[in-house]
Amino acid sequence: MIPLAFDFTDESVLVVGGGTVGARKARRFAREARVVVLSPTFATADFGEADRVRARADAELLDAWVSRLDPALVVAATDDSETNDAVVAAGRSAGALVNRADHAGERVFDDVAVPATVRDDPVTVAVSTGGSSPALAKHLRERIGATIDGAGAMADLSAGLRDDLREAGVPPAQRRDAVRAVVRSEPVWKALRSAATKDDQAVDDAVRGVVAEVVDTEHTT
Ligand SMILES: C[C@@]1(CC(=O)O)c2cc3[nH]c(cc4nc(cc5[nH]c(cc(n2)[C@H]1CCC(=O)O)[C@@](C)(CC(=O)O)[C@@H]5CCC(=O)O)C(CC(=O)O)=C4CCC(=O)O)c(CCC(=O)O)c3CC(=O)O
Ligand SMILES: NC(=O)C1=CN([C@@H]2O[C@H](COP(=O)(O)OP(=O)(O)OC[C@H]3O[C@@H](n4cnc5c(N)ncnc54)[C@H](O)[C@@H]3O)[C@@H](O)[C@H]2O)C=CC1
Repeated sequence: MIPLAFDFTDESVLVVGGGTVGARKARRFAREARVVVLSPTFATADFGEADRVRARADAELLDAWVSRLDPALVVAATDDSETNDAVVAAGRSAGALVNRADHAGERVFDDVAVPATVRDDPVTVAVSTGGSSPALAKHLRERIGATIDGAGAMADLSAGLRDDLREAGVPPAQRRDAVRAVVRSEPVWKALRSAATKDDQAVDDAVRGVVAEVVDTEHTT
């Protein structure tokens, strides 16, 4: 398995099965995509912004929804293996990615597995066990979540720094060294974690200190 980051903006996702697993997948993808969940019953669970359509899926209904939505991804999350087979077939024939919730191992979850994900926007960390132990993926996600505090702010800060150094005419090798030094700097992480606002002076000072050690003074004055 090789993880990729997929931008679901302006895409749609069809989830079939409205149990707790269908709800979890729907919630996940509805952060970005238009999501439709097809199911005769729905669990008392959070489906995010997904649209729920009360219907029992069969091959004909699946083809109709797949051609209506043109989904980037189809998720088979019912408790009925034959229905999940039909969902996979409908997704495949439309050229969509397919995720199957009731199989794992030996690559039988079909095209994609959904990893456990922790976010501090714009940073996301995803954990997959190649389908072998979803419970472990979840546990590692919880452990990692506690350690990435400040990563989103660090991503924004280093993106801004990269632009500033480029504008100041700093040569590429020095830019790279400076950005690498900043993301590794404990004083910068510490300042970011205790910063009250985005433009915190202590963060700025810590960054300047690190950059000054790497970049020629002609560019930093
Ligand atoms: C292959 C995959 C396909 C897919 O769904 O994409 C898949 C398949 C299966 N999951 C099963 C069980 C459980 N799944 C979870 C939880 C999660 N499962 C997720 C992903 C995946 N699950 C994909 C592989 C990811 C990887 O590579 O590691 C997570 C990470 C992401 C998400 O779903 O959002 C989410 C954690 C979210 C979080 O971070 O909280 C728990 C834990 C719990 O409930 O507490 C259990 C019970 C414990 C256990 O069994 O491990 C079963 C057996 C069903 C049965 O026995 O009936 C199958 C089918 C099989 O194994 O055959
Ligand atoms: N991938 C994962 O993370 C996990 C996967 N599973 C697997 O996923 C399956 C679903 O799990 P749960 O949501 O807990 O089950 P569940 O039994 O709570 O929900 C199944 C849903 O599928 C719907 N359904 C049944 N036939 C349908 C049809 N023809 N068309 C549309 N919807 C239909 C039901 O109405 C129900 O809403 C389980 O069978 C299990 O094998 C279970 C736990 C975690």
